[in-house]
Amino acid sequence: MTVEETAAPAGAPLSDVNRISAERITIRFGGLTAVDDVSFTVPDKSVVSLIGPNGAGKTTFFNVLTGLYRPTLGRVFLDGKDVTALPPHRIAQVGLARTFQNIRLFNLMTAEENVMVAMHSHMKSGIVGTVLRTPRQRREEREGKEFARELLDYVGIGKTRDEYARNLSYGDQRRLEVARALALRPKVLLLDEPTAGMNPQESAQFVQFVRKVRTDYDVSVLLIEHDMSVVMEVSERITVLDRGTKIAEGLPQEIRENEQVIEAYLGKTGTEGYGVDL
Ligand SMILES: Nc1ncnc2c1ncn2[C@@H]1O[C@H](COP(=O)(O)OP(=O)(O)OP(=O)(O)O)[C@@H](O)[C@H]1O
Repeated sequence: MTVEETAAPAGAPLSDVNRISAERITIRFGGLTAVDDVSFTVPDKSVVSLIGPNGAGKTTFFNVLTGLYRPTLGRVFLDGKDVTALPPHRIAQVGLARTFQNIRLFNLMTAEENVMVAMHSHMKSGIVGTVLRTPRQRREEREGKEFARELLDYVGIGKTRDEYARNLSYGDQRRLEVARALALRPKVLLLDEPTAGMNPQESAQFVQFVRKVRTDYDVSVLLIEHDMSVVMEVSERITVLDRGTKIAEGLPQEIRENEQVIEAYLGKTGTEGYGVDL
């Protein structure tokens, strides 16, 4: 199966089926409204991005989707199931896996062990099976190891599977994070600033990689990303937050030309040239 066969052509309508549906989310921290009445969807097999200037509320919104924060108002559905009140590990089990802005790996475990740890929440044999080493548990472990190796090969770091995570290069650690997220067999993959620290060539490769992952592992991808060239290239839909509110949503070309979006970026100081990159 090639990417071209399954990726939606530019401008093609996205699926009506939503993997994530966040309805009228508001989050207040004391007197500050960090996210104000934002609704948002991630359609099946789509690549969508959430962007906005510093302090717009992106991370806060991400934290609601992943269960780290409970919204003051509103609800989050994952595959139609209300997950608003679930803790992060339960939401991960339902089908939402993420990577982190600051890489979070188990540094003193090997690459392979990092992936296998992620799988354990999905294994069925439970504590009794683990202690007694039942046939079912042994089979699950063997299959888990095979899948971990497949994923490490897939993200291109199969040769480093026995290295400690902390000894991997920065780029390989980012790949390992993706492998670990895929180990959960997610329906939605959330990538938080995945190209941070990459050079332009690596970022361009990353765009191809995201498309391939979407197709090969049948996931929807949600990105928070500061690199506008990546956002414009990879996204099928972009949602823009500014000071907690949704100010625009649409195709990359629409977002690029949206006056309110341009104003939100250009109107800020210290936003490292977002405006000119739009
Ligand atoms: N736990 C918290 N307690 C209080 N205020 C918070 C908390 N988390 C975020 N905020 C505030 O909410 C607002 C939105 O912050 P958030 O980090 O979500 O923005 P962002 O769009 O992710 O910004 P950046 O691009 O800089 O990461 C900011 O004013 C921030 O200071």
